[in-house]
Amino acid sequence: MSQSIQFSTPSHTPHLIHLPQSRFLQRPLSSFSFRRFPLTTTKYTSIRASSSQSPSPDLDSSSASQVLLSPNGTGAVKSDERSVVATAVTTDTAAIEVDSVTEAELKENGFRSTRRTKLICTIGPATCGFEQLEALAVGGMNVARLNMCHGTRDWHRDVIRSVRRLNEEKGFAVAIMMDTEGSEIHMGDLGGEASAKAEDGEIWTFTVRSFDASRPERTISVSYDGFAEDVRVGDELLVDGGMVRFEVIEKIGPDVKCLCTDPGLLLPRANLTFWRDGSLVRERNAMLPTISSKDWLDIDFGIAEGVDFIAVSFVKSAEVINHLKSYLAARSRGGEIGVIAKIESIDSLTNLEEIILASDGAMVARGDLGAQIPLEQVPAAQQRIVQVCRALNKPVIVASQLLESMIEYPTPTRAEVADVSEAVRQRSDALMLSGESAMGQFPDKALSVLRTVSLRIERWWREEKRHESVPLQAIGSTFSDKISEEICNSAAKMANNLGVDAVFVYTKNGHMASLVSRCRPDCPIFAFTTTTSVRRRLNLQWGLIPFRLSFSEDMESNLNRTFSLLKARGMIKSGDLVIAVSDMLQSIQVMNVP
Ligand SMILES: Nc1ncnc2c1ncn2[C@@H]1O[C@H](COP(=O)(O)OP(=O)(O)OP(=O)(O)O)[C@@H](O)[C@H]1O
Ligand SMILES: CC(=O)C(=O)O
Ligand SMILES: [K+]
Ligand SMILES: [Mg+2]
Repeated sequence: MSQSIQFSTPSHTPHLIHLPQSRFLQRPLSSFSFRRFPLTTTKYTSIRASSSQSPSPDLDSSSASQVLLSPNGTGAVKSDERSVVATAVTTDTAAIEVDSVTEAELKENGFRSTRRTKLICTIGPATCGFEQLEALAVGGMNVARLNMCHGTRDWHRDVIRSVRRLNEEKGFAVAIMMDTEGSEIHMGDLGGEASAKAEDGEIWTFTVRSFDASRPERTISVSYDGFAEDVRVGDELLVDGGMVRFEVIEKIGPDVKCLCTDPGLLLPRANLTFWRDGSLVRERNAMLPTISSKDWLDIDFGIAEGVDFIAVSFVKSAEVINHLKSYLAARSRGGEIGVIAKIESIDSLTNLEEIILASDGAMVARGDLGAQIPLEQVPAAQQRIVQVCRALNKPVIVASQLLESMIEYPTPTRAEVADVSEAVRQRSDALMLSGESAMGQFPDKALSVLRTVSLRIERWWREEKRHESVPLQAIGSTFSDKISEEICNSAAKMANNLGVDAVFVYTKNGHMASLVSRCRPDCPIFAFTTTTSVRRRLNLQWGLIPFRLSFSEDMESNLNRTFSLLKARGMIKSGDLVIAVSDMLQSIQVMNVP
């Protein structure tokens, strides 16, 4: 049984249906109509693959006939076109690539219960080894974050290459996100020490001098040359947004003497803010570039190493995002690196909509945000950022201190579980671990808490049948985009109303998949895309299970091939109800897997 809705002319000239989108869309609005195919009609008979269709340039037919099986037989598949060992599992000539963990999950639990919320792990000394990275990937890491505040480029290169190797050898699609240092004020690296304890009543020296040899006792270097000039006696100095507090008591040339008023642990390169009369001193920020000269070198490094996302710290306006995006467009092979705006300053909240509109996604960077606005305002800011991202169809990450206590303890606090639940309930695309995975004692356990809490809250949501009721604002600017958006909104609504098992979306650049994800349907979204880089980028978005698959303009053959490949791998079965959409054909098809 299959039914479909297609956008076509009322006269339904068959060849029009498979015209390339651009030509198809030159027709005036009035000439389009919804067309419902009768139940008995074989809907595909009117659709033929155009003889001029050409496969995507990255499709390599020799590799396309190969599917790798993982050592444990659960079918991890290769994600690199150059991989060698291969075992054909079907007689079909096309490969399908999906990671072994997703595959095992689909087989064991059925696709209704797959996790929708994506998980990001900051990689640090606790997790930089190949086996540690593999454990995170097996535990559900979708994106690995590298914070350029720490470590050398060689260190980061090793991690990036390990993740790439993991993807190639084990079939994962873990994306890499490079996070810029930015030029906000932070402390130096403590001369190699892991931390330093500041006690109540102690006098510490903060200085713009740097040290050649070891760090003098109770002395901290500060990254910002104007520091000693800008602070005033009586200012409050906050380390990491208030984890440790000092009061400025004396200025002597480049040195600033401070009295510790809230004791605590000073961590290398911790962020510093200073407050005067109860308000954050912001004037200095205007003088600092969002992307420093060191950041530009890191960005060049990221381009050379092929990172998937660059997260920009302390964004103040859309201008810097546009600037970086045009730089990337000129340097990297056209739009292959997504730019994520980190919302962690007062300016970024002021200019929120324009920043998010310019970016490919946003991060609620609650660590620094909580040092710039009163803590009690952070939850409202989080909710607003998540909503704006959803409205503008940009993936959103909730970050920092989700499971902070798990840096030291093997179980989270109840309050932390509630915080994670709230971010999942808000339906943010991704949750991020920071110190928990970078330098904590229980990185795998922390990831497992994110995974189980996400799954539980998502299931609760479905059991309550709390379909999205908030209408999504229209965002498409071109007619083509508007049609895609309507198709995806309708497909998601139908998926919920009919209780289908999955939405299939065939997408070359990922846009159509993101439009389906935006609707947060109750079922998982199988996103088929032709390139490994798009597949990795889709791994950041809510509900998407990204597969790499070579496909054509001919939806009938795409569907048939997908069904046989997935059935052969035990990932779907006859009778499963599926809705399919694609960015090649303006249609919604509903069918049972034959
Ligand atoms: N590459 C690394 N090498 C060493 N330590 C790291 C590394 N990455 C993170 N860490 C440690 O983990 C802690 C938390 O890391 P994270 O990158 O999340 O910091 P953050 O302050 O939340 O981020 P940001 O600096 O972007 O505001 C850091 O303070 C640092 O001690
Ligand atoms: C992640 C980050 O940069 C922050 O929370 O400040
Ligand atoms: K950073
Ligand atoms: Mg930050």
